[in-house]
Amino acid sequence: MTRNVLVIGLGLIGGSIALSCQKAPNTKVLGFDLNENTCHQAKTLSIVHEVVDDVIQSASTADIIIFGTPVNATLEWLEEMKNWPLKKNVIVTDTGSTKGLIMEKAAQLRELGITFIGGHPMAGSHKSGVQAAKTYLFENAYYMLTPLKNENEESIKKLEDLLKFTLAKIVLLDAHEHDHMTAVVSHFPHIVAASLVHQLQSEQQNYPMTSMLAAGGFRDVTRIASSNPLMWKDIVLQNREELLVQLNAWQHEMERVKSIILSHNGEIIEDYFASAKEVRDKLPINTGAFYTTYDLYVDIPDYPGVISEITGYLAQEHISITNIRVVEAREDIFGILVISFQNAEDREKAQGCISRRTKYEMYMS
Ligand SMILES: NC(=O)c1ccc[n+]([C@@H]2O[C@H](COP(=O)([O-])OP(=O)(O)OC[C@H]3O[C@@H](n4cnc5c(N)ncnc54)[C@H](O)[C@@H]3O)[C@@H](O)[C@H]2O)c1
Ligand SMILES: O=C(O)C(=O)C[C@]1(C(=O)O)C=C[C@@H](O)C=C1
Repeated sequence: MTRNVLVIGLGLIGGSIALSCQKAPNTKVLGFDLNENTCHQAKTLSIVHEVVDDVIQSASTADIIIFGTPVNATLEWLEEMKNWPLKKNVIVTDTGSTKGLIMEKAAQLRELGITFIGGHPMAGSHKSGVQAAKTYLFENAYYMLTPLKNENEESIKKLEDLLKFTLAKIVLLDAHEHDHMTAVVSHFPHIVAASLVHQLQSEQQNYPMTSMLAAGGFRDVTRIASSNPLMWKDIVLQNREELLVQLNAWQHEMERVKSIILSHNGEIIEDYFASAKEVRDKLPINTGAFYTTYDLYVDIPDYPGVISEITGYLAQEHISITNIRVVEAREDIFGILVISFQNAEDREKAQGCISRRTKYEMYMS
C-alpha cells in the first residue's frame, strides 16, 4: 500500500525532508508552500512527487503530514488543522527549532484524536529556501522527536520508519528539555553572532577598514548571522524564557571576563582560554558523537582544476565522499580543501590515495 506524505513548507528543511522521504519505498510525497515561486521551483527540482494547491484536500489523504514552516506559521496551521477532515491514523509532525508551544498545541490536537509528534532535525544551514534543499542534509545529525507523554509507541515507530530515510540519528526528548538545550547550543549562539555583526557595524563608522580585516575568526563566529531573519524572529519569540536565562548567564560570564582582564594577570588570562580549549576540544562536535563527519584536510595549491584532480583520483579508486568544501585562511587566497567521508576507513583510503598521487600535505581534524 502506498504511504502518502504531505510536506507543508518546502524550504531548506521541508525540501530536504521531502527529498529523503522520496527514498522510502511505496511512498508518495506531496508538497505545499505558500510561496508560488517555491512551488514552481519544487516542481522543477523534483523536490516532491507532486506540488498541490488544495492543502486541506491533500491532508485528508495523507498518512503523515510534515511541517517545514517557520515555527509561528506551524502554530497557525495546527490551529486550522483542528477543523480538517483527516485520516483516522494520520501522524502529524514538524521540523521546528522550538518545541514548547508547539507541543502545547499538540495536546489540544490529541483531544480531537489527532496524533502530533514534534520533530526537530539538528542540522541545517544559514541558507534558506527550496534551492538549498539536499537529500542528505540530516545524515548523521541528531533528529529529535518530542512526543507527548504516553504517546502510542506504534505511531512513534511509524514516524521513525519514514524519518530513517534522512539517515539522521533519532532521539526522543521532552519538549521543555529540548527548548532549554537548544537555547544553549543553537538559539543563543545565533543572538551572539548577530550582536557581533552589529558591534562591527558601529565600529565601522569610526574605522571603515575594520570589516576588511575580518578574517577566518570573525567569519567562523558570525556565519550564522546570515541566517533567515524571519525564522529567527519566530524562534526568539517562542523560546523567549530560555533565551533570557542564557542572556543572564552570558552577562555574568562577561562580568567574569571583565574581572579577568582587569586582573592584569597573564596566568589567569591564559587559563581562561586553556580551560575553554580543553572543553571545546573534547566536545562531541569533534569526536563524531554529535555530527559524525570524517574530514580530511588537504593543503591545495592555487591552480585551476586542482579540486577536480583530487576528486578524480578518489573516483578512480571508488572512494565516495559525502561533502567537499574549501576553507580559506583569507578571503582572497585559495586554501585548504576539506573532504568529508562516511567513515574512518574511507578517509584513510583517501589519504593513502592522495599521498600516492600528489605531494599535498594532509591532516585529519
Ligand atoms: N535552517 C535551519 O538550519 C533549520 C534547522 C532545523 C530546523 N529548522 C526549522 O525548520 C523550519 C523551516 O526552516 P527553513 O530553514 O527550511 O526555512 P525556509 O525559509 O528555507 O523555508 C520555510 C518555507 O516555508 C514556507 N512558508 C512560510 N510560511 C508558510 C505558511 N504559512 N504556509 C506554508 N508555507 C509557508 C516558505 O515559503 C518557505 O518555503 C523552521 O521551523 C525552522 O525553525 C531550521
Ligand atoms: O548550521 C547552521 O547554520 C545552523 O544554524 C543550524 C542550526 C544550529 O546548529 O543552530 C540552526 C537551527 C536549527 O534548529 C538547527 C540547526
